[in-house]
Amino acid sequence: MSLPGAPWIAHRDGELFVEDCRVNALADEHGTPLYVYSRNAMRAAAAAYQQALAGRPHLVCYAIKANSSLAVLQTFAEAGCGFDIVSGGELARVLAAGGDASKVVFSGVGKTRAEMRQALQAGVRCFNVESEAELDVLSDVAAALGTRAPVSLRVNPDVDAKTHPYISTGLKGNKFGIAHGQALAAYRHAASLPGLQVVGIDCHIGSQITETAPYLDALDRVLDLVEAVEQAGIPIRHVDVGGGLGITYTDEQPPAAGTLIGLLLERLDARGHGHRELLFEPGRSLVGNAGVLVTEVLVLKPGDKRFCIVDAAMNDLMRPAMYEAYMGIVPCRPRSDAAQVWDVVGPVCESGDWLGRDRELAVAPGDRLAVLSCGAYAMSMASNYNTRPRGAEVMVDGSRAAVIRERERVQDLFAGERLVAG
Ligand SMILES: Cc1ncc(COP(=O)(O)O)c(C=O)c1O
Ligand SMILES: N[C@@H](CCCC[NH3+])C(=O)O
Repeated sequence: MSLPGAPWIAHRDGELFVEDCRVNALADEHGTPLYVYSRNAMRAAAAAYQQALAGRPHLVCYAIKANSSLAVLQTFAEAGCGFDIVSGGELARVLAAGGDASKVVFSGVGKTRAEMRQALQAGVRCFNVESEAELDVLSDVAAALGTRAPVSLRVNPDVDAKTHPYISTGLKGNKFGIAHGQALAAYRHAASLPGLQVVGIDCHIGSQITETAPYLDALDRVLDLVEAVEQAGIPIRHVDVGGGLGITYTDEQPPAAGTLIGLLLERLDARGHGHRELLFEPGRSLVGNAGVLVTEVLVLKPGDKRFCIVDAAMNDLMRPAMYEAYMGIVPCRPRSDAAQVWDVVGPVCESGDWLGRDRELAVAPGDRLAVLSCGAYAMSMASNYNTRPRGAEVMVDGSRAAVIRERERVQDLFAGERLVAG
């Protein structure tokens, strides 16, 4: 059976490969825990969006929170993508990776004045504003710099994305965006402020979405607003439909990016909005299945409950502990022995520190396992809990493998700390 990540991530000749590199050999060279990414999987995922949008004005803004490592950003910048950021730190990363500020959209419910100034000075393409109060602050900051901030209002369409409650963002009860019913007034307010220039509209209804209907419902709600806002004399140049497209972790069957985009374009055309520039903010669907987290089996603990203790933990991959998320786990060099059922857990002192439960695996201490679908929301959410240095990252491109992030050293972790004097 093919793995999520195929054809770039696959077993061949009894070994797991990422493109043309043997994962075990990478682990021998660089140690574990180790994140390994396929550059061509990332390129292909970006191309799927871009090809479906060819011939239409568009910009695919990679949501860098999914994986913000510089070489990943460089890959998407080279592919012609823009970026969706949520902090000044993310903006600094985009610029350090050679990204173009004029292709950056700045989202997030709580931007500081300093971040607003930084983004204005860099020349970002637009701010996705998430509240009326933020409009006033941004106008102030821009006017003080003698400029106008390009804005797009993030509208909360009150659509159920049918995903995990922690990653659903487009319902009334979520903290994100301006309520649909208040958006027209907010646009009027934005248009009246001296430091703002309205350029677009935005919505993002959640993450790991596996159905097309919530997107089409949200688009309809957004287009209703576009029509009302333009009738009020405020032109809207672009429509940003956000990110959120899901990937296959186990048996999910999300639509392909091209299928979703085809349906959205059809709806846009049918409603007479086909001329508008379309923006997307995909994160997970561009990188999720382009990476694995490689870990070594430390010890086996058979008993009533059978534990396979590995050297990666919740600090390296938080998704299982945080959302009870299922992540595929496969051996890097499958054994022919009979498989047994194991809970794959890390060394961190938390019962929530598990990577997979009740997995059928034939394993022995010293074996390497690969946790699949770890290109997104793995390293970017990693922490140093239990004073665990974060793992190294390797980018594979064909038969070449480059270290794109060195393994942290323990002394790096407390380098900024001080003992109290006296
Ligand atoms: C505003 C915004 N845009 C884009 C994304 C990217 O989402 P995903 O990784 O699900 O595509 C997120 C995260 O959910 C987000 O909050
Ligand atoms: N971190 C989440 C997704 C959150 C998306 C950010 N708005 C995950 O791992 O699934």
